[in-house]
Amino acid sequence: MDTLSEAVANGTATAATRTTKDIVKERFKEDETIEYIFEAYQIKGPEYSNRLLALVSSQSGGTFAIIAFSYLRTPLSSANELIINKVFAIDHNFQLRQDSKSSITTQQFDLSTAEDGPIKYYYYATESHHYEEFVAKVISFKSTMAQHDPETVLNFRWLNDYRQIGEVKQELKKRESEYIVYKDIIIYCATWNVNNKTCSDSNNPLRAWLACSEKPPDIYAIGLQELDTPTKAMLNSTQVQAIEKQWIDKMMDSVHPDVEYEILMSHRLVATMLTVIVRKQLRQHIIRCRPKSVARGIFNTLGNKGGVAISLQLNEGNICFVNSHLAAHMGYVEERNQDYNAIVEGIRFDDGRTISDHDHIFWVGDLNYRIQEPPGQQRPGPLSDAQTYELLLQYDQLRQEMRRGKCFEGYTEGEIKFRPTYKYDPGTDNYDSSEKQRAPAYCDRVLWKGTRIEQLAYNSIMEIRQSDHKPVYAVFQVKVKTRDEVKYKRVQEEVLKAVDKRENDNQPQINVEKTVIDFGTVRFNEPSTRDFNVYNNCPLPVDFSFKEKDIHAICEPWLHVDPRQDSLLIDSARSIRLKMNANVRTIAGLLRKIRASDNFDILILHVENGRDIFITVTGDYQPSCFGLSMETMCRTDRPLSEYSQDQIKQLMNDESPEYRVTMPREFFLLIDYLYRQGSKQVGAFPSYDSRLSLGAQFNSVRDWLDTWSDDPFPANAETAAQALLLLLDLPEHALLEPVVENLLECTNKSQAMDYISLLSPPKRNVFMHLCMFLRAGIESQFYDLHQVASTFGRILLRSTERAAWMDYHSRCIQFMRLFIDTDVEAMGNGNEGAGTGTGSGSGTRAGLQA
Ligand SMILES: O=P(O)(O)O[C@@H]1[C@H](O)[C@H](O)[C@@H](OP(=O)(O)O)[C@H](OP(=O)(O)O)[C@H]1O
Repeated sequence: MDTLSEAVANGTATAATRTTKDIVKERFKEDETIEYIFEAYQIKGPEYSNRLLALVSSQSGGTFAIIAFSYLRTPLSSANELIINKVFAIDHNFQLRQDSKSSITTQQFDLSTAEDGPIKYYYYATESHHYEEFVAKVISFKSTMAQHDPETVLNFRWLNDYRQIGEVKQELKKRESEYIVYKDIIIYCATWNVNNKTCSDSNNPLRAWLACSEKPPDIYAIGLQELDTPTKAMLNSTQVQAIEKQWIDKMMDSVHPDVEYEILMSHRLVATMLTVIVRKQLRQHIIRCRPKSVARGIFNTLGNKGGVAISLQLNEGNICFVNSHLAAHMGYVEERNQDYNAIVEGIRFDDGRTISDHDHIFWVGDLNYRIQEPPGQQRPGPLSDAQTYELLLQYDQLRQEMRRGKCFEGYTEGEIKFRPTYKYDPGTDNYDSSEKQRAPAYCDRVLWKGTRIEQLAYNSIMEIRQSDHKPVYAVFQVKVKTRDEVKYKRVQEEVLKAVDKRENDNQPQINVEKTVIDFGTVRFNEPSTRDFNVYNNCPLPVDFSFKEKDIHAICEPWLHVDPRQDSLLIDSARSIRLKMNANVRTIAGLLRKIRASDNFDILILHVENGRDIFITVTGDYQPSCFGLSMETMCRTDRPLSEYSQDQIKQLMNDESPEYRVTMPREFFLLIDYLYRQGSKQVGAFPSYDSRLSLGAQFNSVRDWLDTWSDDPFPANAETAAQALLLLLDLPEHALLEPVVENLLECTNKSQAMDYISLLSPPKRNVFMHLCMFLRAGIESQFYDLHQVASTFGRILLRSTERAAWMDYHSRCIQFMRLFIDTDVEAMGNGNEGAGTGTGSGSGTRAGLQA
């Protein structure tokens, strides 16, 4: 993975110091469909963290979640630093979306090859308007994560709040006038009762109907009625589907030839169909599209009559099209009104919208209202066409009912300047000559309701003759609400800032003087402290506490934090004291930590009801021989004081079997010094527990050893003995690891030697050399055999399993006696060429070369 600076350079990250929320907002602000953002982050040990962001968004026709993954493998060196390097979207079936929006999809992400191994637990989605349900899913997701990886510290927080989203939306709505512009589009509405006739006529007579406008329409809404007889349509769905397809294909062949179109949606109720066709270029601006129908007719349920509607959102405008076929026959005015009202009441789209919840509504259909002239009416003649239409329309039931407020309230219809479209002898322009003798009527109509609609044309097509109805069309110019993106972004930014500010003002937060606490040079057995301040500049009192990472531990054992928790009044500050102590109890852990990382710790400062702040604790550990393994020390070629933390880290991680010396010089120097003290050593090893209480002279011994000083030994035999015990005791693993368990079982020396021979050469040599030294001391009666066997046995055979041995201590003593008791048979030659030091008395460094 990129380092942060590389990531910034490569564009895979935005910045280092902003908060997660800032970065998410920055990256995603263009996608205003994002509804919720939450973040789950893990800290596996404090070295690195996996963060997982979920940006949950809703889109037309369903919902989906966008997941952004961020792997922070580098130390969390500054609070809330985040690299968003993997972003993709999943749909509500938890499938990766191939069509993830390019603006937010930076990279395809292969789950099976995630750097941290397969990650199995972040699939969820939600209906954005079901907030409660979503929260429940998130909570169960959190517990799944916790079960999956219980040792992980899991933090979980909302980066934004659904209430905030609501607030943002509301504010944006209030300021609509600042960014809304109106764009003209041409909508072509058409209706035709096709009288169960097929569309397989020669040439293309539908062109005369659908391609007659001068300008190519942007949207077509075409309503057909009587695609098939009601019985066939209800009983033979395969046949009616085939008919439906033929008509749609025919429509697509017949739309304006100057522009490319595509079908947006077609919806059918029995034999009544509504098809919406849009310009291809316009498709991307249609945000949602939903159908609905209401069945009327026989028993008011069978659907031989009724209405079909399609709702869509184009840019910021909501448009609804309705095609209806209402009750037939002269006397059924009331039934038609009832059908109309049933459709208005019955249409409720999936998002809860009704027909009237749209900015622009277009209603087409065979409304079946008739012309009901008073009986015995005498027509004045001769009349022009226009005068005839005007006269007829005086008796038009639809207009009468609209005036009476019985139907189509608020709707407008353009002037009718065409002949009644019903009822013709099919194939002719002659009115019904059958025995039914239906009176001509304007059954086929187009009405509209809403703002910024201008009708450009309204007509019928006489030359299309296959049905007993003539097709009708109306062309509209509609000004559709559209966002000026530049202005919108500006307003949105202002709104986000304002809402954010309000939110931050209301959210407890504290400022931390620094998020990296550097201890500088840290030395073994030299505690140091660092203080830093936290301030409360927010208008609320704030409680803070350091979060427990392990059971009851807020920090690593070499650190101490005071206070662990406190309250801060408004405008107050508190000093926090960190103590660092690399001592006999903590050094092994600290060295293990250094081996794996560059930081001493990462503290999580938790603000009650606010967000967590990470505090990195660092420093330069000055290597010392105490705590290092015999192997690591045998790899050094100069005094430890000349090594840096980084260099010693490398040596600790070196696993090659190559060593520069047979045993550590520091060990050799101590033994050599003690040996030369002769009888002054008496009482130098008082007890096992005495090894831990370090005297004032100890640090001079530490420096003497770590610098390979040529000065005389700076302390007495007792301090040297204590240093020797610690040299053996402080490394992470006991000197006789990994054969401790076997050695505790041994009853004779040759058996024990077999196991000793399995140790690494540095450990083996140290052991053998030590035994010779102790044996000599015992022989000279400087040491008490039992005392020394007990102390060294427990150090060399240190075991976490020791509770398993009832007689652990006596086994330790028994083992040591095999090697240091003069009464036990003389020791075999197990030392591999190391000078004993006891014999030469020289302590020469050259004598140690491997
Ligand atoms: O399609 P549906 O639901 O069966 O309804 C028929 C449809 O409205 C026809 O247009 C109508 O013929 P007219 O146009 O000739 O009135 C017929 O009347 P009819 O039964 O009197 O033939 C109705 O039954």
